[in-house]
Amino acid sequence: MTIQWFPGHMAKARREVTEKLKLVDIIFELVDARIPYSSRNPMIDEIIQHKPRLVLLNKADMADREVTKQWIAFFKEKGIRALAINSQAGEGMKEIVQASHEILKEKLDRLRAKGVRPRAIRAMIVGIPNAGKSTLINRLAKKNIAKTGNTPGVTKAQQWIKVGKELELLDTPGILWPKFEDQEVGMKLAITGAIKDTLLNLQDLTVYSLRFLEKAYPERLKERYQLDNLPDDVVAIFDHIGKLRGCLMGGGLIDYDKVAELVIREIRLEKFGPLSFERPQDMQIEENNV
Ligand SMILES: Nc1nc2c(ncn2[C@@H]2O[C@H](COP(=O)(O)OP(=O)(O)OP(=O)(O)O)[C@@H](O)[C@H]2O)c(=O)[nH]1
Repeated sequence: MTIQWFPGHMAKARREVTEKLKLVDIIFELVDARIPYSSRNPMIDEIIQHKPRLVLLNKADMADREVTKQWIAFFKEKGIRALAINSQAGEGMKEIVQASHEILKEKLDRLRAKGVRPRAIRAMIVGIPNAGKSTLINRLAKKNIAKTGNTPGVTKAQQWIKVGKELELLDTPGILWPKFEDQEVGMKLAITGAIKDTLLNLQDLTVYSLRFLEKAYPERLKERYQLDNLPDDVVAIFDHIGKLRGCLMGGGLIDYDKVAELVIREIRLEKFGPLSFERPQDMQIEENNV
């Protein structure tokens, strides 16, 4: 889905999430495990206020396992529970239900102490486009989509998906915008497919990606393109890949657009293995935005 994020559109998205907040006990904040900082909405704390939340690091199968562990520890330090999941394969689904109960334990215990038999926990998913919201909903839903009538306070009828006996999930996720003002964040969103790369210059994206691989995964880069060492000049890497893979124009000149397409395609096809494009220690994360 391509969304043009105009100010009016952002305000509408925010309003929709705020309205639905009243209906749920917990928010599942879905982010891309490869870019847990860049794939968060910049105003998420302000929007969801003090509503309990579970951060879901989705697409964990495509991310560096060790780095994902560091992110989970990072969130834990901030008092936020985070889980690594793979919605496509359905990994981590039971853990979501379990963690939700643990996060809401005090509230549920209080209700029990008052003699109220707790109902199923109600949750909604929020995340930026392409985070995997529909995939996760379908995974959790199996065939358990339950229609409930009009819910007071909201104009549209909400449908709840039953996930086992103890969790109900709102069938429509909250779609929020990413932090796209920042150039580097934009690069990471493009390389992971969260925004269309037609919005960026493909050669710039490739320069960014090669520099990133050089720094974070030099051995994988050398191995993939048979490089004995990594030249300082990124153009020399383009030239080398162009010659190696036959990305040439007439007269034997390197076709840089073809090299760019090839590198980006190979990153997306996981030819370099699972990659994490950001680590918690590299991020300058404002305290109040986590
Ligand atoms: N490898 C992998 N791919 C995933 C995972 N979850 C989702 N995807 C893929 O990511 C892409 C986006 O998933 P969607 O479920 O459409 O994302 P969405 O957040 O609903 O997207 P919008 O409708 O744009 O808001 C699809 O190609 C999914 O197959 C995952 O855990 N692992």
